[in-house]
Amino acid sequence: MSAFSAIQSNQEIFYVQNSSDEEQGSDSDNDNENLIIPEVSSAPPPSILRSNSQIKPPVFSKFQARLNENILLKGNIIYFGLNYGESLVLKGQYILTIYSGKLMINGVTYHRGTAKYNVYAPISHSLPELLCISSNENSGTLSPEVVDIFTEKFDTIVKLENNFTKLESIGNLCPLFKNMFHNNLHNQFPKLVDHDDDGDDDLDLNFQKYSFCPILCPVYDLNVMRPPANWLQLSKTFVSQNTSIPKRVLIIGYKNSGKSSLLKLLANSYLDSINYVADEPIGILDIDPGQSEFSVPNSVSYSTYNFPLIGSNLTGSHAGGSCWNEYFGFNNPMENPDWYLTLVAKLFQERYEDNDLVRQVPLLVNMPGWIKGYGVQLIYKIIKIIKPTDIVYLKSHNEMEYQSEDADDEEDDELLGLINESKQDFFQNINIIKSSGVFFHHTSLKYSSQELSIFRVLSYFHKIPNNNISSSSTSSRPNFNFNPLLWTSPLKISYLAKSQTPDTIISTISEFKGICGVTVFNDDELSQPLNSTEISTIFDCSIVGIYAVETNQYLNIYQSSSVNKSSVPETQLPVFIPFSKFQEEFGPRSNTIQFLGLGIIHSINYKTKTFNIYLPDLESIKSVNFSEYKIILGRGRTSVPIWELYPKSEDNNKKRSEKLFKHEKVPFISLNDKFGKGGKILKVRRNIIRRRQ
Ligand SMILES: Nc1ncnc2c1ncn2[C@@H]1O[C@H](COP(=O)(O)OP(=O)(O)OP(=O)(O)O)[C@@H](O)[C@H]1O
Repeated sequence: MSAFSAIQSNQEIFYVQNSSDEEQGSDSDNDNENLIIPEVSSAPPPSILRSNSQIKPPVFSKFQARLNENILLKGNIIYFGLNYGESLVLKGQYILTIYSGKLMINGVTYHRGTAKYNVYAPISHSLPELLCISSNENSGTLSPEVVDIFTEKFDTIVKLENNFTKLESIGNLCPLFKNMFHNNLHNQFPKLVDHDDDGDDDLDLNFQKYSFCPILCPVYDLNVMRPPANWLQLSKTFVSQNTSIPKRVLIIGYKNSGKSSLLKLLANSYLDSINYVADEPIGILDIDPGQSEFSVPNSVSYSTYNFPLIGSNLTGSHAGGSCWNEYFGFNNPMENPDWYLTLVAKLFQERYEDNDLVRQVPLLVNMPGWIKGYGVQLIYKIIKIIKPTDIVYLKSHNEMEYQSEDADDEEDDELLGLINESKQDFFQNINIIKSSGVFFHHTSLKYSSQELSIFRVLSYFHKIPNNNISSSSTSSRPNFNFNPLLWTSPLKISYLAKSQTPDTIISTISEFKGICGVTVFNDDELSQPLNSTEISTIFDCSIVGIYAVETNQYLNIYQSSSVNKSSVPETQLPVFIPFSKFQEEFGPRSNTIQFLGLGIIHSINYKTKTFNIYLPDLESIKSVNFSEYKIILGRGRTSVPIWELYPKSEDNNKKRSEKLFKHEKVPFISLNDKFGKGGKILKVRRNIIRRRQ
């Protein structure tokens, strides 16, 4: 039974502690033990288990590799000649061009042409399969180099180019991910040997100098992407329906039920159906703050895409449009449902609904995987905000059960009952589609959701800003640098101290370009005002959201009594803005606040009144008009991965790390006499007071 009383459309939402749905929404890796059978077009996806006892089929390319016959090497490029029914499953990063013929990738057909697709295929997710589906389209002109060397005729020729983004070296910083992308440091390479007629080994190809690698022999611990047949049917319906109102599709389902994968299939099918027109993108509203493929960590986002998303979008690496984020600060809406809904509404209305042009773009919405108990009430509220035309419910349990009309699943009843109720309450004609989801037993996924969150944080802070992202048909290529942040000095940014009186502040504020205040999300259990030790405990070594707020609004807050309380004698402290005040001022539909990105606070220097801070996106902060906007920082619960704080010393970097530790220049960590393995003797000073603890 739900922990919540039935909700009225105008009722405030509240969350009941320790209710049964807590587990569902939380990031715990305690996934359901039931294993689900998805519907598939041909063979079942090898990765999806029917029962605990069933052995998973292996993953491999349906391709008999023969060097210089159907594989051609040209420097950084490998050409593969495929015949009808053959397929390539590759891991790593590559730039794909279809040289001749056509391919089906994750349920969408791609034709030969000059388009270059950046594919990111980490082993954390099911690998895309490049399937040759043409048998007679090879009539195009081939370049002489290919004609000369490929003596045989192939239905499809694909060109794969290296794409070393440095993501492959993330293992240098965090060993957890050392095999996530194909790399020449940690991977073992399949050897491909070309035999002469006399049996001598002539050439061998071990993929060491490539950023990708085909899976040529059966592998049991990887997964391959195979959209179920009803997803393909759904995507056909999605692109074929010519309605006057653009579609707004909400995708609902449990964690790991395939929501993002289905969303990408629908997006790619749509873009394919309109032939990738640059000014006709598709809109993606990703409102899952925990497991987002499209947003900044612990944020919700609206982005537009006009180029296909093949493989993972773990790092927001696919481009071809724009992206706006709102930082929520937690991985689950349950932490502050009202604030979460405020951010969703703000994002949706400002970026989509209020813009006459954008509103004509079809919208796909990736929902949080919290669909039990209170999560259902939240869905009801989101339906009210977004007014979807369609809701796809990815059911991840017994597939046969939900195909029957009288499925007596209580949870379904609760969810679908409320969705139906919302149709009447909001006078909305919503098409509800039940579809099969996938379900992976957590042991068959390479990384837990917590580990993937760590990956997202690291890749966010180590991405080299690309200020020239184009929206052309070629997606932009991100670049990363996984040296520990601690190896470079943080920026020193002044802050406005509490010593300013409301009168003096008005005269000085317009000139001030530093940080004008800090807030802690969900701070209601912090004793206020805070002293310097408490401020350091909360902010040292923490990830913060950076906001630009309108100067007038800032002054309103500053002058309010709650901010100005200065019973603590430490007047050198930064201005502290209670979160209730922050929410009140920057609540629904407030366009007086803008989220600029995330930063990591290294430390606070109270003498010089400065924050030492790492800012990956300095440009967006520099572009602020400081006479009209002031900067404030918000602390949620996105945490700095331990590997950032205690960088691993390896090879030539060893000396550098040792020196750092020797001189006790490592902040945040209390060290015992010796360094130990496994970080046991490290004590990280990272303890924000948790709500309800
Ligand atoms: N049709 C499919 N065939 C094989 N693997 C799939 C399929 N759909 C999804 N997967 C894999 O299942 C896992 C979960 O998929 P996905 O991330 O799309 O689910 P989700 O519901 O969006 O998850 P979350 O709630 O955590 O965001 C991923 O590893 C993905 O690659």
